[in-house]
Amino acid sequence: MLEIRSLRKAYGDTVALDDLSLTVRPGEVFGFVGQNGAGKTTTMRIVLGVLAADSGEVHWDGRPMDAAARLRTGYMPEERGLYPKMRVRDQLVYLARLHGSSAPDARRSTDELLAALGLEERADSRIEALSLGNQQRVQLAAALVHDPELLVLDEPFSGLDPVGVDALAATLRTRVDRGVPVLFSSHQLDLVERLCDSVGIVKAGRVVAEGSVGALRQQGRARRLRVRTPDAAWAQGLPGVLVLSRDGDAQLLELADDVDDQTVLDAARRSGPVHEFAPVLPSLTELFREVVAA
Ligand SMILES: Nc1ncnc2c1ncn2[C@@H]1O[C@H](COP(=O)(O)OP(=O)(O)OP(=O)(O)O)[C@@H](O)[C@H]1O
Repeated sequence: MLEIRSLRKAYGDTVALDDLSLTVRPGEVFGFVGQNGAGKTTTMRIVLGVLAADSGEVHWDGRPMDAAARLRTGYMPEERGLYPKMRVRDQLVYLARLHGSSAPDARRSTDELLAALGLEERADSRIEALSLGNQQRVQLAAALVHDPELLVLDEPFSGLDPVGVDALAATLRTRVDRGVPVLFSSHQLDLVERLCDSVGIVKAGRVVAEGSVGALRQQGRARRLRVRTPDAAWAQGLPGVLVLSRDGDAQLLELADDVDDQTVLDAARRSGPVHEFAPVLPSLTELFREVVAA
């Protein structure tokens, strides 16, 4: 289990982290989201010891994270870091060895990852000759090649096409199923919603919302209703009710804060039969906007 407790970090007058805490459990994929400059990269760098916190602690398996634990962590840094002139397979074997893998393990793991990430044909290419998306795949392979116990990935999906996203997600899933916790940052909230067990929304260096995507959506303001009635005219001009869209006999309505949904139901029923009347939970993107704007 990765526990990040009360991290604080300032760069001169800029407070990057302001009492940031979060926990990633075994076999959990934790999506770390927040606006540009919210503090995600700073947190990850502190976890990996690239940067020192002003105060606070990072614990792995109940003990302060040390150099040995960091060697068993897979890290994909924001600034990426491959040797452009080196060939893909040589690079991965080298990095695995650097993290303590035996030569046979390094070669086996490299070949497995090249196959899983669709890179077999590029195994003997120099990194600099690869497309950005393929460099990104190699970067992920580099984070995984020493069979780490923990994964910390800074925007691993940026720049990947949908096939690349699926390959990466499936490869991560094999590690998660073995109990590896994954902390990753992303601005692609649809992906975060699809892939993560838990999400932490960070704002100005603090986690302001945390939980499973389902639980967070339940907590959000469900002020939208999907209503199906044969006659749609009843919703027009209803005080505090905005018709967002209409599709056949279905309407998507948004209610002002002070409008009781039962009043809306009464109005719908007065128009005739009501075939559907359901709250629509906010998406993670809507929730993000709500939380970040608050
Ligand atoms: N080396 C640095 N020197 C000065 N300020 C920095 C430095 N690195 C980060 N900051 C500041 O710290 C804050 C947090 O930055 P950080 O890179 O952690 O955010 P982020 O959430 O990863 O953003 P993004 O989504 O844009 O990658 C920002 O205000 C940023 O400008």
